[in-house]
Amino acid sequence: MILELDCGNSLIKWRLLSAGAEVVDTGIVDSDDALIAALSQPDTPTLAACRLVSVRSDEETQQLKERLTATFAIPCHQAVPVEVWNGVRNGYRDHQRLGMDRWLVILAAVQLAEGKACVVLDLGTAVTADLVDAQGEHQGGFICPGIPLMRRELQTHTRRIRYDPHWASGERYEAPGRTTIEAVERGCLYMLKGFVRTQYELAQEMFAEGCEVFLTGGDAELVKHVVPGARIVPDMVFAGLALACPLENE
Ligand SMILES: Nc1ncnc2c1ncn2[C@@H]1O[C@H](COP(=O)(O)OP(=O)(O)OP(=O)(O)O)[C@@H](O)[C@H]1O
Ligand SMILES: CC(C)(CO)[C@@H](O)C(=O)NCCC(=O)O
Ligand SMILES: [K+]
Repeated sequence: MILELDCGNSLIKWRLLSAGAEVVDTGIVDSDDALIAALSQPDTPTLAACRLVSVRSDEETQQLKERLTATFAIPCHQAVPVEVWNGVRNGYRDHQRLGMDRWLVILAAVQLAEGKACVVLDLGTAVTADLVDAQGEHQGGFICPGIPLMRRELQTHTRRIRYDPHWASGERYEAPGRTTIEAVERGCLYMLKGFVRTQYELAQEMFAEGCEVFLTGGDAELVKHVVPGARIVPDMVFAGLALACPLENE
């Protein structure tokens, strides 16, 4: 089995792949301890290798890799920044500064776009947009807060916006809110939709010959109607990880 990890700022997403690259198990954990525990269950198949992407600090990532190697006796391959991969060029002035999760969704998007320009939006805790032309030149991108961060900022910096976000998860209607929870949740959703619409408009301006729009991340479903023809691709980070980090026994 190959263990795949997407180490985000708040959570670690993991998957187990069979030799035939079939996903046999997945999970989401909030700490290294919880990850080790989840993978130490009696029914967990034997691990052969790990590949991972991390946007955490080098120290934190190194620590996790060492722990996995020590616990399961497996090599850990980490996706590292490169300036060019298979004709796709990182557009950052310093390519090492581009978040690795962004780079991986860019690689996955270019592959799916099959020669067309593309914009890929990853809607999670933070939201990122990246634009790539038909020649595979990454034009750069944008970062803004996602719904969880917008909600938290409002709660942190006001005195009278107080509610348990737990109760907000079902609140996705678009009529003007008549309670605080409705007003905030619907307002944040409009922010997200507005961002996505603006990215689409920008991509149309930049890529007159047409472009593909890809949506991924936990909140992709919420904005899919904003862009006609947008393709929701779950697990784009993992798709890119497989491209950037092929393993011998695959
Ligand atoms: N089952 C789920 N678990 C967690 N979040 C979910 C789920 N379904 C939808 N979401 C939404 O997805 C968003 C988080 O998306 P995602 O998991 O892509 O985050 P991320 O940015 O990768 O996280 P990290 O901060 O760990 O990098 C949240 O806004 C949450 O509302
Ligand atoms: C923007 C996030 C937090 C999204 O996960 C991540 O890609 C990151 O930490 N990026 C580094 C900064 C940058 O991409 O410019
Ligand atoms: K992410």
